[in-house]
Amino acid sequence: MTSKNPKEEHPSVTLFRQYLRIRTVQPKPDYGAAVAFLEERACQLGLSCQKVEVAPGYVVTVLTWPGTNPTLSSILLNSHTDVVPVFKEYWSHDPFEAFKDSEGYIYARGAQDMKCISIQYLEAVRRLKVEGHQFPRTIHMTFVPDEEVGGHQGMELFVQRPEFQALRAGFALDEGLANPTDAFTVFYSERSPWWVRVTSTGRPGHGSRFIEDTAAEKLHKVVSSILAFREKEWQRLQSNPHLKEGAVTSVNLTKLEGGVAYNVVPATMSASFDFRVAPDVGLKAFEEQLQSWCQAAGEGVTFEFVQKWTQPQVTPTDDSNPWWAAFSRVCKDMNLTVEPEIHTAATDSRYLRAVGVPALGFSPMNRTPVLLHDHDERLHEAVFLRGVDIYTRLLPALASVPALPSES
Ligand SMILES: CSCC[C@H](NC=O)C(=O)O
Ligand SMILES: [Zn+2]
Ligand SMILES: [Zn+2]
Repeated sequence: MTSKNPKEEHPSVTLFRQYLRIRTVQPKPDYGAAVAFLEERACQLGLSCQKVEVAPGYVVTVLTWPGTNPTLSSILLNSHTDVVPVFKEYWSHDPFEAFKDSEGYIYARGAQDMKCISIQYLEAVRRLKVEGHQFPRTIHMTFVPDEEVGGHQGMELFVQRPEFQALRAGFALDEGLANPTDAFTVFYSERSPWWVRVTSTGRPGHGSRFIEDTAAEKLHKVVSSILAFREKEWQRLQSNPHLKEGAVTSVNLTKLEGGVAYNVVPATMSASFDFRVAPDVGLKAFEEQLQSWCQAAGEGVTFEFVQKWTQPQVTPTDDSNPWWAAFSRVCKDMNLTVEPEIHTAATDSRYLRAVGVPALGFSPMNRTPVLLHDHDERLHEAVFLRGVDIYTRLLPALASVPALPSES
């Protein structure tokens, strides 16, 4: 897959760099430019292009390669078009220039998360079409907005639309994470994001006095309980080499608010937490635990959810799942080592799994440090091109999975 002339850039890499230059950066992504780019790709590839506006200004773009057997469910290749903000001053190169250094590393926001995958899907489909292949199952590529801020104006709405139903998705691929070793990580589930704001109210007064029942003391108790729980989960992870990070529940204290002046004891203070609840945790009991930490801190301590996912799903990773069987067979044939894990963060896969579409999170980037959301996010062009090769093998296998019992 390398160019004949080593000085000449592979056209797939050139396309990737063009896409990286589109500023779809939160909080004001240029979605119009991304959609126009994708429409142009559809035109070049001879694919139909459907635009579904799920909310004003939020378009899901669907490129479709029809299969030969329309009675079968389809393969959905998902990627999000938005990227997270940058701290430009910490970058070695402009994050929207897609600079490639002399070694072949491409620096850009979205290089790993996840513009690489959008282009890999497109380039794998292009190659297979050029070679004259056709497969029984239809392949849809969905390009969705809003993932980086929760997908509420993206995939969450899209899965409820008749246009999504009409795709008849049987299986989906979505994003994963890079892996610094020789192996590839594949995600079969993810933790549930629970963003919790604890508010404590108490007696106010002069900062020079021993006031009883203050908001701060009670908030401190809740913070201590939650951070003790954090420590317990951390120890559980540390002490068991078989446990991966996604298998335990994490929590971070991410905001503290309250107070007006040094000498005024405030009547209200709040603490905000980012919990990521492991998929095997009983959610009702976990919420009761939160309730009891607040109650134990005293009167006037309450909590509210800013984000609360309650439908964790697991995509089976054994041969009872024909999609997994096809996926893992290709990896085996290509001599790729795969490490199945639970995603630590939240992706759009959760919306797909929740409506019954099995999904795997897979970003084919091995020997690559995990740099998503980080400064100097980058990807080596050879790893990128190898990813195109991998999808070029995966797609025929997935789109040729024989009719499932439910489809005959
Ligand atoms: C909980 S909605 C936010 C989704 C976000 N996803 C990617 O980073 C995350 O923080 O995991
Ligand atoms: Zn992402
Ligand atoms: Zn991200």
